[in-house]
Amino acid sequence: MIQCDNLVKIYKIADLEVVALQGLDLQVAAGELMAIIGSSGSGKSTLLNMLGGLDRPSAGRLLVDGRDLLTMSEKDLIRYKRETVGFVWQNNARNLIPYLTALQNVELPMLLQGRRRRERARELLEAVGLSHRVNNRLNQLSGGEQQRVAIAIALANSPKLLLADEPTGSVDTAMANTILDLFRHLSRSLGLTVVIVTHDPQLAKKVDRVVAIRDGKTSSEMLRRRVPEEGTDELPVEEGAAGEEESHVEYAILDQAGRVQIPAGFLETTGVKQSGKVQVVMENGRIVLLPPK
Ligand SMILES: Nc1ncnc2c1ncn2[C@@H]1O[C@H](COP(=O)(O)OP(=O)(O)OP(=O)(O)O)[C@@H](O)[C@H]1O
Repeated sequence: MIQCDNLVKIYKIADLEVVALQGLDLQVAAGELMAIIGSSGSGKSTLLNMLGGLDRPSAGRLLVDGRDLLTMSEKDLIRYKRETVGFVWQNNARNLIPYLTALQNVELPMLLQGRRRRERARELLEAVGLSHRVNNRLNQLSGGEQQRVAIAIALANSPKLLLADEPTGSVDTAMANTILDLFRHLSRSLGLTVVIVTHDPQLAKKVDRVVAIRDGKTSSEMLRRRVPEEGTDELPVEEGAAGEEESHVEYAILDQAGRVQIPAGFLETTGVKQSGKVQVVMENGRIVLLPPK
């Protein structure tokens, strides 16, 4: 669904250049539910903006659903944003109208596009588990329920790709779990590809794959050890920090030039950081890194 090769984004402000993405590689399969984590300024939102067609990459390759976002015409880009992607932001609920009902809030964007779709709005609210709340005004709904209304709106154009930037940033843990379960359900039932940007490593561990970004490049990847059984939306591991810790295996990313980013903590403890070099040797079929002699 998503293929990023050597993606670069440079922002220019007056004479200053900020390299927000420095040759990022990422592949996401159709129907995958994955999270992107990274510290502040690592390039997460920049990547999401590129994927959503809100901004153009400076160089590299970016294909989404077979379409090239670097070379696409303005007209096609508008159509791409309208038809292929849906967005959920942290404070999406702020864009909703408090004195309208949940149903009216979902209907409104469709009406603005010249479509009158009450039944579709009902279906969407049902899909996000809010059929019992359709006629409640927005200000009668909890923060998490409001966020679910926002997710229903994001699904109105039947997108293939749902992009969520800190979607659980302003709700409590229980509601964050509910929203994540909803994403999982939507990805399984509709075959929707979901990319979630988050600061929260605990939240990230609840998805099948977590990609970490450091300095505008993918640095490591965590994969769930076991996939949930077919037909269930249940997680294979018990809730709780220890179980979640064991549920993922971490991989460093090997880029096309053969470079690997070694986790910062490893470098500190082995004392190789000061020397600035390592010896790379093969030992019994393993690649071993050693401090210089
Ligand atoms: N429109 C812009 N103009 C100039 N620089 C920008 C712009 N957007 C982002 N940047 C810079 O690009 C880098 C990456 O920013 P980005 O917002 O993608 O990081 P992030 O990982 O999403 O951070 P956060 O978690 O704080 O949202 C930062 O150095 C940021 O200052």
